[in-house]
Amino acid sequence: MAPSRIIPLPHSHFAIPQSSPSFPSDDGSSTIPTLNPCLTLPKRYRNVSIRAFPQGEKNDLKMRTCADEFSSDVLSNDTLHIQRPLSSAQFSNSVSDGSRLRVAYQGVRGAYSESAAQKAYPNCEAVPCEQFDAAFEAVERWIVDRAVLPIENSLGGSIHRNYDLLLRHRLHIVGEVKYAVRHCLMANYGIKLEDLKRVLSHPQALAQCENTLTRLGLVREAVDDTAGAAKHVAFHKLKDAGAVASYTASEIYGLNILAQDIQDDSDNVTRFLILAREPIIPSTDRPYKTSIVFSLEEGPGVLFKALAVFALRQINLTKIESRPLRNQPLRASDDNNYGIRLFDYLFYVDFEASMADENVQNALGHLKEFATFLRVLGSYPVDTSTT
Ligand SMILES: O=C(O)C(=O)C[C@]1(C(=O)O)C=C[C@@H](O)C=C1
Repeated sequence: MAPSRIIPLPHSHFAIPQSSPSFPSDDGSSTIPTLNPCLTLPKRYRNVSIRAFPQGEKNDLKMRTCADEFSSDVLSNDTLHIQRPLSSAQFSNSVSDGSRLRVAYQGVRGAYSESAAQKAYPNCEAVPCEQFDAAFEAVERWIVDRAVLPIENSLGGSIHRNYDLLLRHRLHIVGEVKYAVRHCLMANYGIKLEDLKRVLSHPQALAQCENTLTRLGLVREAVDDTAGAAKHVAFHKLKDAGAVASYTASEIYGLNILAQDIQDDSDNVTRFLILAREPIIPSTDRPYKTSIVFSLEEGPGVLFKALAVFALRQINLTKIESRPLRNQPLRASDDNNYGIRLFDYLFYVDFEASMADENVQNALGHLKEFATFLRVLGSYPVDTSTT
């Protein structure tokens, strides 16, 4: 019997507002009659605030709720463009420069995530979100078309929060972007290196500059994003604190660069995932990567067996990450009487092959025979650029 095909099917889970149907047109550029995001955002969502403006003024959606230090973070509510299910051709920058896309990222203007969004879609409208959850939700609620979120860094490792959110939401990975992260230490003009006692930044950025910051003896203070740290230092005219952020952030918030390229390794690369409501249709005409998540029964050699389904077919794994299964993190072991409680895990695996490859279909069919849960998160073109 021919093995059944496993494809990352489009799901029917979208929160399409009843009042705002989409109207696909013949040229494929389906649009929505002016969708007012204020109507579609769930009020329960704590990171997204909604503003109603007096009549005659625009209704503005504000994804960020932190202090309105710089009004440039407020979004305009233009007509949103809704895309048909993506094809890999649409993802290619040579075909589409993303000029019609609204792309959510976490942080404020000048965050590395904004640059990654612009690398993925050079002419997109980058939409700042306060937290990762807000970016996921903005895609699900049709407020934006894509989200570009960090998943791992070559120095700091995995961004676990986004692994967990991938499973909690029903979005699809449609691409990846590798971005070279070059950190600067910055402070207000007139402040010297020896005046600094503390440094603010995203925890990943602080970790990536561990050696320099230790050498300088600075106390680390973690904030939501690197550009947010720069903004805070500038807005409060801090004299004893600097920020670790991008060169772009120093320009936006008017800070002076005290040291450049302070990351522990000059090859500091963050990999971002591009998320969409629909999967792309995978092909085999270029290098692809596929991301899956699965769980397994407890038992000797079960993980070995799971990984063997790829090894047997010469499929190269590029990443494996385990995360606790949050709903049922602990389970009593069946085969001993010592009252031992085991942790249950989800395994996230990336491999270098496309879902369009029969070999991959066979491997996943094989894995399904003993995995207790399996989901394909996406099959997407590899970012082969040299950052
Ligand atoms: O704070 C930012 O500027 C971000 O875009 C976030 C982030 C991350 O989450 O890893 C992205 C890239 C760098 O690795 C440091 C921070």
